[in-house]
Amino acid sequence: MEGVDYLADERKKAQFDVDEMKIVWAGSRHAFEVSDRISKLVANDPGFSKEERTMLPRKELFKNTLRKAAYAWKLIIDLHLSEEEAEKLRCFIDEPAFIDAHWVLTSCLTLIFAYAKLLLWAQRNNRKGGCPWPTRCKFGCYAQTELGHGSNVRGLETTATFDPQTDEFVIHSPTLTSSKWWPGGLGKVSTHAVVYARLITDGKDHGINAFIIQLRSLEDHKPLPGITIGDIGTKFGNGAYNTVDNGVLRFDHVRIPRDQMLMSVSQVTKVGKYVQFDVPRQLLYVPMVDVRQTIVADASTALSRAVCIATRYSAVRRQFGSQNGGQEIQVIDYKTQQSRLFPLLASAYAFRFVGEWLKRLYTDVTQRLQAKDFSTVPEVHACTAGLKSLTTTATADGIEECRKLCGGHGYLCSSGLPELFAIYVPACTYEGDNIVLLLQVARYLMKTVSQLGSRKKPVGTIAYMGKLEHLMQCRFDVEQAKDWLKPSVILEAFEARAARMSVACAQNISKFDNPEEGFAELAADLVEAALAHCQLIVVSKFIEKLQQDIPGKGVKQQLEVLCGIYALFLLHKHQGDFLGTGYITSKQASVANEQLRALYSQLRPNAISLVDAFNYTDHFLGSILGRYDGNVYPKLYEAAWKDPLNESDVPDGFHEYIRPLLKQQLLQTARL
Ligand SMILES: CCCCC/C=C\C/C=C\C/C=C\CC/C=C/C(=O)SCCNC(=O)CCNC(=O)[C@H](O)C(C)(C)COP(=O)(O)OP(=O)(O)OC[C@H]1O[C@@H](n2cnc3c(N)ncnc32)[C@H](O)[C@@H]1OP(=O)(O)O
Ligand SMILES: Cc1cc2nc3c(=O)[nH]c(=O)nc-3n(C[C@H](O)[C@H](O)[C@H](O)COP(=O)(O)OP(=O)(O)OC[C@H]3O[C@@H](n4cnc5c(N)ncnc54)[C@H](O)[C@@H]3O)c2cc1C
Repeated sequence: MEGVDYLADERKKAQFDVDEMKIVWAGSRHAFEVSDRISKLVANDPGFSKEERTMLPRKELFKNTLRKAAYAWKLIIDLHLSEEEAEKLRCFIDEPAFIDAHWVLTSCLTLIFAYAKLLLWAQRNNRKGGCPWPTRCKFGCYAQTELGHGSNVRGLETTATFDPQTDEFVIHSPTLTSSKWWPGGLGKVSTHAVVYARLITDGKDHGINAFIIQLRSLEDHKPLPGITIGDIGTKFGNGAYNTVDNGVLRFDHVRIPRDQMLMSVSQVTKVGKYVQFDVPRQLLYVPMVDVRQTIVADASTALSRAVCIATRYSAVRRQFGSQNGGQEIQVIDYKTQQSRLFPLLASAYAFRFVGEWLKRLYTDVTQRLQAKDFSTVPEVHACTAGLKSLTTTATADGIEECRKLCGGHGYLCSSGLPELFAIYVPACTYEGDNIVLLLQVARYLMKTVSQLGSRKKPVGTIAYMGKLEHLMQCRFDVEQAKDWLKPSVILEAFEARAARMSVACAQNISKFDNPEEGFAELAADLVEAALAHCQLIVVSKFIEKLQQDIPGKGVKQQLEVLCGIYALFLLHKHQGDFLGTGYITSKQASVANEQLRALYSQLRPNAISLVDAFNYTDHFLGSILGRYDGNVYPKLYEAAWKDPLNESDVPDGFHEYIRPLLKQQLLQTARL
């Protein structure tokens, strides 16, 4: 029935102020108000409908995305939206698009600008003259990855050879494997690209540098001479990431002016002299740090959407246990359902807070860079790489778990979960494969351990290594379940585990004559040590959040429950680490699990309100199972009839393929 709130009873159970929790989730009252206003604007505008997205063929799907992008752009101008509002618009339209890159480019919001801004900042500081970056009437993309190389950036093959006769670079793709492959927005839309290529002057290879290159005519949109471009083909899932034109690009001796090299770490002079600036070469990679921190911030949005759908549906869905003709049990009341769902709910909140913290850390680093202080770059690289890996893996796995938590109906596109998964899962790969990134964290950890004896004190997220002597010896010495709720106890457990795993790896590596050989041999252990370090960061940032003044009846208490669930769930899942490193006994691990179960029971009455606090519209959720009013069955039934297959009772192909078979069967039966 329309207008009835099937989840009203659930909402009455809440023991906290939901409106105040909405503000905690959004980050501030202002952020909440902007999100609330823009999400409703999108939800109420039929121009942003997503209903048929999973049923459209690729060409129509892509054209529809172009239409939405143009319409969104018009709204931004007509309504004079601020950058913050435009960014929210991008988020709530909920359709990956070339426009993402376009927005960065033209309004300082989008990907390409994220990449280019640090490079340009350095360039402005190192050379005179105007900036070559196109800021108006152009679309950009980021062309780093090649068919043959993605993770190994140093292995890229595209060349940029300087010709002092003409003061130009000659850009060339020498092999098939050097074709640029994957850049979003490249295939059909971008007019320009930031292209990573090997810089060659006077026959000498200076390694990878970045160049801005025009790809298509601004008149007829055709590729410029010497340039071959196309889309790389359909990707995983219906709708999903197929709204984006990930592309292939080849250069055949294309000439560009010298000032289109982004001279952040080095410069080529008019006479072809290569000059290396007095800045770390890693500055070239810092733009990746920028996008990785955004991906961390976005993880909580994707996970919370899936959790919102699975939680609401788990309260609507009933199975077994009917007594005397009464209702069956809500599946959310099964302890197994709670032990799979509630840690994901807790993770969504945990990722929200660690994302906020990472943004602050990144802002601090960019300010330092402007003052030519490069000291914190390694830490922010390790944090963004590690947290990008942790949050995207957990989110992709979490979305899939939410699909399973919704049983069969979760497999329908109308649940919203298959498409959400298909859109989200490449986050485990783009902006750095998650294992490759954890290995970067491991390198940072091994370096830290090796420097412990020196005068260089570990600071920031690695400060806990400064008390290594204590962490290597301490033992957990409390026995009661409620002791596991003390933040200091949880923190020490995670610190001791992370420190001990890192030290064990360092000791094992030292047994090899060649440390690189040791690192390669122990890579799997190193990845686990890196993960333990990253989990410690997430737990510690959640605990830090709880130390803030959090207004609203019962809000802080709910967050304490969520924090406890996040930490104790991890402890339960990685029990082997905690036991193996000798910090806790098996009895203490079992007591921790007892506490975890108690926390699930505390969370249960608040579950629906905790997902309401995300303040998602039904449009954004895009899920019949996750509807705010819980009116699931009539809407599922209704949606089925909208499938193109149901347009006629007799399907296309009946006369060619089914009827002859039926006839044959009839004949055979007659013969018998
Ligand atoms: C469209 C989005 C809109 C805007 C954004 C909004 C939201 C985001 C949401 C979604 C995103 C949407 C789409 C995604 C689009 C995807 C884009 C891409 O995927 S672009 C391609 C990204 N490619 C990679 O990430 C490649 C991964 N590989 C690497 O990063 C490096 O090569 C690697 C593996 C880290 C290093 O290899 P190695 O050969 O060992 O390195 P070097 O020897 O050259 O250097 C090692 C030293 O450099 C330090 N380092 C490495 N990386 C960084 C860094 N990023 N920052 C700072 N420092 C770095 C490293 O620690 C070593 O230092 P030491 O020598 O040990 O001191
Ligand atoms: C949807 C999507 C959008 C993208 N957008 C862009 C874009 O806009 N611009 C752009 O330039 N690129 C883009 N990419 C490319 C992306 O950045 C790369 O795919 C990514 O960096 C991974 O590199 P790869 O494909 O070479 O993987 P590989 O490195 O080939 O990975 C294959 C396997 O090898 C393993 N592996 C690799 N190296 C190591 C190692 N050293 N140690 C242990 N294991 C290893 C990996 O863990 C993985 O299991 C995009 C990719 C996708 C999927």
